[in-house]
Amino acid sequence: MKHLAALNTYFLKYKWRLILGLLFTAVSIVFSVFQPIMVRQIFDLLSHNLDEYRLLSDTGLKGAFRADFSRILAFYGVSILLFALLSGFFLFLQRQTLIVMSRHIEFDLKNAIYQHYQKLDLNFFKMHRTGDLMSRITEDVSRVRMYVGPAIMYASRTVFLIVIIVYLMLQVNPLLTLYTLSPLPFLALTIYYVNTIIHRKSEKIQSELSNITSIAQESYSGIRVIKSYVQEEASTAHFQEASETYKQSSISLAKTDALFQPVMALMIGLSVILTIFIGGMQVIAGNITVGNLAEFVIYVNMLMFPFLSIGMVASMIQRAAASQQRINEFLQITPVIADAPSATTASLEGGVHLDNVTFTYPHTGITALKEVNLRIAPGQKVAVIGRTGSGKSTLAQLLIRMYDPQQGSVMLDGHDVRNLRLESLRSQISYVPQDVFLFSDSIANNIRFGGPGADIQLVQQAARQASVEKDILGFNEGFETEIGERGVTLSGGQKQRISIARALLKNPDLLIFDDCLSAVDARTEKEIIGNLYAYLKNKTAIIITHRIFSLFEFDKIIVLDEGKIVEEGTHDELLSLNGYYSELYARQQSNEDDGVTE
Ligand SMILES: Nc1ncnc2c1ncn2[C@@H]1O[C@H](COP(=O)(O)OP(=O)(O)OP(=O)(O)O)[C@@H](O)[C@H]1O
Repeated sequence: MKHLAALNTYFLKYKWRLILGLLFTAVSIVFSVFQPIMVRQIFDLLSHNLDEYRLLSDTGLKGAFRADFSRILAFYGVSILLFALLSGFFLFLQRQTLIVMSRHIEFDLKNAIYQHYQKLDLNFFKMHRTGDLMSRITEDVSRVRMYVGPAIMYASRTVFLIVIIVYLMLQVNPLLTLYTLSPLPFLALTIYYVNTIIHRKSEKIQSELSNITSIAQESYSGIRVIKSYVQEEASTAHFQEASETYKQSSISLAKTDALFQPVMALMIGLSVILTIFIGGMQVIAGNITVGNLAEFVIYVNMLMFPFLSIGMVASMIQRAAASQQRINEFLQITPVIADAPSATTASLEGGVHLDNVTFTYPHTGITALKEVNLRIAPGQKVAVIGRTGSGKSTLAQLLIRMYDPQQGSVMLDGHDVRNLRLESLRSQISYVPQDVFLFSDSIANNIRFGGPGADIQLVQQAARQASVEKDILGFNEGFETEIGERGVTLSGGQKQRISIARALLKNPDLLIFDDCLSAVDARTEKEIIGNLYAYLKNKTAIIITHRIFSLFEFDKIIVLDEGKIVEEGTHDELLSLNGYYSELYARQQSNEDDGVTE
């Protein structure tokens, strides 16, 4: 329960809706209890006057009596209808305030979680599965909404109704009240118990359903592999197996569900029978009137739903507390990579200095960089080469401060990156990641991500510089072509070049290209390098690569091996070292002579 306290700020924010909602609930209930009171009056009127009526011998008097009585009945009928309408109207207002409030809180909570996700660092995303992040922002928020909306609504109705009705019942006959109410707590407990079983089964079904969904999703995305390995049957069998489990669980839930209604009807029936039996005895003993008995039967019926809802509300609150606990767990995580209180903004020119940097990935313990020292002057072009896993991408990650090194410091133009505001730092660096990511949007908007609001000429220019313009114009809708699930399928090389165009559009003084030409053919590669040469004229560029770009004159090439800089110098200097670089160069040259490109 203590986890739900986090929601109090929202109740405070929407206090007027909450107060009004509770007020409407009370008014609606007050109007609803007039009905049994009036029914009692009619019954009493009837039973008191029936004997007198029978004794009347004069037909004229009898007729006048009947006419009077009809008028009274009509008055009661209209009054009951009026009170029912008023009660219904306030019930409508109650839902309009409390349920609407819950939708507002749901909206705020979802946005708060999403905003928090945006602030968290990469390490957090590495440690939590996407499905987990998704379920906290969707399913968990929905369960919490059941507490801030329906649970509060039902609970307040229950409390008001029970207080008012029990008070009215006690006024009539305390003993009958006791007997009538005695089965109701059992009813609440049974509902709570059955609800818990239903909930457990529904949870199981939910996770089986998401399993089926991910099996189907994976088989759609991997359809080419499935077909080429002739695994259609195996894939179908796998799906069928998951569907069978889901079917069995659903049948089991249907059985429990089927039991729910009859058990409820039985409990309600028992209460009514008990009321009529004990109430009838009390009428005979002269303790209560026939009207009181009719009034009690209506009270019992009116109390049924509130008692039922005790069980429902209890399990709703329990589920909401568990969900809010999961949400709080994430909301309480503070990002390790965040602006220091003293962080400043600075205009960067592209000077880079790594001073004795050692970095170990926190969740795996892999030391990816060891005592790295590196100086790059503004405007220099530097290549970073090395075997796979040698730490090249990690170097890039530290420059844009996705992680902080455990030892040493990363400095840009003399500023330690930890002292710069993240927004200031990242907005002045273009980083083209190794694993390209494009949004399900138009090509133009994907490029524009590097410069929101840029006009189409600038977008086209960036595409031209990244040698992808011709490809884009080849699509029917050109730059407005949609990409993603329902759009065109781009080749790996096209995706890489669009991602380069995005980085070029940003137009900063420091650019980092992380192995982003790996899927591009040799001719296009030459073209892009030619364009980049002109584009990067006064900019600092760090190009991480597996291949040696002989066309590009680098000011410095560094070779990383197992997280250490093992070679550093110009192309000619490195060739004369006869180390990894010259070996790679020789291998590449002979491949090119054989017509093979790596
Ligand atoms: N996010 C991560 N979490 C944990 N370990 C990582 C992570 N990224 C990389 N590593 C590890 O750090 C080491 C260096 O990886 P890095 O990606 O920097 O190498 P790389 O030289 O860029 O490799 P490649 O050329 O294959 O891209 C590797 O051992 C890798 O397994």
